[in-house]
Amino acid sequence: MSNRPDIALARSHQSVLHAAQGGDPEALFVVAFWHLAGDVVPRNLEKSRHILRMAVEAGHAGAAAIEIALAANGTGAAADWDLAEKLLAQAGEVFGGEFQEQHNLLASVSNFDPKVCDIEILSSSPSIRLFKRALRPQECAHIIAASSHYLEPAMVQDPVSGRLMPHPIRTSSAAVIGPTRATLPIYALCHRIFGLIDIQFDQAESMTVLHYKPGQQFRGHLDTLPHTRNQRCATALIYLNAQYTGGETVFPKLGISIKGEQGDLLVFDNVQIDGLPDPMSLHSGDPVIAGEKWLGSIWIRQRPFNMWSGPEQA
Ligand SMILES: O=C(O)CCC(=O)C(=O)O
Ligand SMILES: [Fe+2]
Repeated sequence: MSNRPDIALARSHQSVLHAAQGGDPEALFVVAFWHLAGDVVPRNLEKSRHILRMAVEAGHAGAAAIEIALAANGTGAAADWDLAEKLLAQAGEVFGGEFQEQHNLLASVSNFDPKVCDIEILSSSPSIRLFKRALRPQECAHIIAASSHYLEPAMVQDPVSGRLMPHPIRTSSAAVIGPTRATLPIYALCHRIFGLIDIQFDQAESMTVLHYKPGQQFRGHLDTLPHTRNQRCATALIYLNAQYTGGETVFPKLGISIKGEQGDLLVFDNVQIDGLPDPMSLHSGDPVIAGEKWLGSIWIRQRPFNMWSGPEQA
């Protein structure tokens, strides 16, 4: 055995590839992920889908969850909602459990009339609108349950390097529900939200679920980025629960403070008519005093982008 870590790593990659060729479900899953991430092997989204299929057929439930998400968001093949639903139904039959629950939930998520949603206009410039009860309680509960095991300390983007780093401005935990993590009910809810606010699916960054414990907060900030070719022109916030005190979303320059009820959707503009950041959109998530606050947050770009190459390339 060599002591060199690069050689040891290459050998372990070889052994995973070998196991995948032998049909091992976990190895197939890992190799499919390499093709998605594009680090160990060059990125090949089509190939990833193909290997994921083999992993699912070999009995890998995690591969089934990712395959469903990729079918719905159009990774490695054109987005195909009917296929995603069919794959979810199949996974429910084979693996049961969460897939079965998601399949049942999806039926009720699809059965929602957006016209029942009252809209309160809180400000016209910048536009701030509150869509009352845009999501039902069980839909909010699903988003919390599906994201809670991905929670990590929330990061902010360093304005100079562009890298993500922890910062006292933002002390909550956050779970990014990226293209391999979204469940079909979550995507169906995103489609509902984007229909209500009239944007395209691929203008939106991945939903981030924020979790604030007592004392945690998101201090005053703008959601716009300092250097970008595709600005965050608007933000959508979904209040996933209401059993907490404090934690209001506050726009100090407008004298507006919002304590959303469960399922309420707040949508506001971050840019002026000329597309430049609107300083009046400054806002904070005030410290939670008691209980825990759960919030879904979606930053919306000016133009559609490819989720694998990122908004800056659009
Ligand atoms: O927690 C809040 O109410 C605000 C969250 C927020 O500003 C954001 O996600 O950009
Ligand atoms: Fe914000």
